[in-house]
Amino acid sequence: MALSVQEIEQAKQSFPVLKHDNFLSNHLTLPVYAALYKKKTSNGVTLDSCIQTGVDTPGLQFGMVVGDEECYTLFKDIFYPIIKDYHGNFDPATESHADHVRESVGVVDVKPLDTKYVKSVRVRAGRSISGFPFPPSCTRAQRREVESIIVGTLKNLDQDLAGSYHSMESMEPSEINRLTQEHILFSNLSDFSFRNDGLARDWPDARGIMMNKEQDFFVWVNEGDHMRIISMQSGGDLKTCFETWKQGEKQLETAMLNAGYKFAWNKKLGFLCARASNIGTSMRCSVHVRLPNLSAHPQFEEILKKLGVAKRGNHGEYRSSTEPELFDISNIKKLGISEVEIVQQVHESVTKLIEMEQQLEEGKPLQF
Ligand SMILES: Nc1ncnc2c1ncn2[C@@H]1O[C@H](COP(=O)(O)OP(=O)(O)OP(=O)(O)O)[C@@H](O)[C@H]1O
Repeated sequence: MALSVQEIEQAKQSFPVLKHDNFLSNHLTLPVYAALYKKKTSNGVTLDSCIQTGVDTPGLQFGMVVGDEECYTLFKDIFYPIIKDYHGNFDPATESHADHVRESVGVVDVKPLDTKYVKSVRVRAGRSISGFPFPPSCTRAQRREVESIIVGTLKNLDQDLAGSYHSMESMEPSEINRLTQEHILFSNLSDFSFRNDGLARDWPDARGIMMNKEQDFFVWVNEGDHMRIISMQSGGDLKTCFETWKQGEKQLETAMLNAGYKFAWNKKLGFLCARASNIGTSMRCSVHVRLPNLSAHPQFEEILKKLGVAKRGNHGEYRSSTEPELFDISNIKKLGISEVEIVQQVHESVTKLIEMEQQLEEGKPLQF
């Protein structure tokens, strides 16, 4: 229904000053804001609570978080164009993630990557428990309830995947530091006071990690999402890494269903998480790879863009790199693509990056 001039004028009084360059600033117009700013999800989440981080924080790509699963439909006039911008032109207005994907996840058929260049591989995906607000919007009681539900389901993992759960409060600072340095544990989000996204509230209450004995399968609880399911190993065997992830995810989904809960998912957007970059498969498949020559080449950024992959430093998104020649290369697109396609795309991209690194090592001109 079209809004009256008076309603638009009223909304103008609350319209934010969009001073930072991000997807929110590109897409939030006064008419869109006016149509949405008075709405609330059944958990009480408002548009303003989702966008405040992009209004206040410089340097964000999206400029929005997601308070709960209903936000994706109630505020779709702002989320859909942003999702389209990020996920390789997948248009949620006309397409469905489920049409592209996920019947028993499938099998990846890739050879191990060359360990002269590749140090380690990792596959992770976020999962939310349907019905509970996501970490940017949950109450303390909800956060604690989510932790307790997840800890209950972890007991159902098979022997090689099962491990002990460590709440952040039960861990010594030195242990936290060691596990973070070893890429096993998440960073302390309260260190990043610039974020304004609500994720670090009450830190470290009701956050923790489950680690199996082999230290190749982990579940993060209440960091960026209710759960992050992670498989990680040294070397270049992406196939085994993915298989481990797949088994763990399946077992946890079954345990969740048996306990009377389900993962937040819909046909159109797949798995729903607290960031719109992280929906669909919600999978980030990353390879730590050494590229000393290629990374110094003026076309490095262009090559990554063409391959559809992103680079991070060796300590992830928010921490500075300690090995400047070691990169975390991962898929950008997570929606409208299957888990298997993601692993294959990252494998293919890293293989090409290694070939280019070798060309430069041998003093040949770069071909891509
Ligand atoms: N292939 C890999 N090998 C070893 N460690 C990895 C690999 N990929 C990522 N990591 C580590 O995982 C940790 C978490 O990374 P980071 O926070 O960047 O990403 P994430 O967990 O995928 O979540 P998000 O995308 O929401 O930031 C970091 O310590 C990072 O270095």
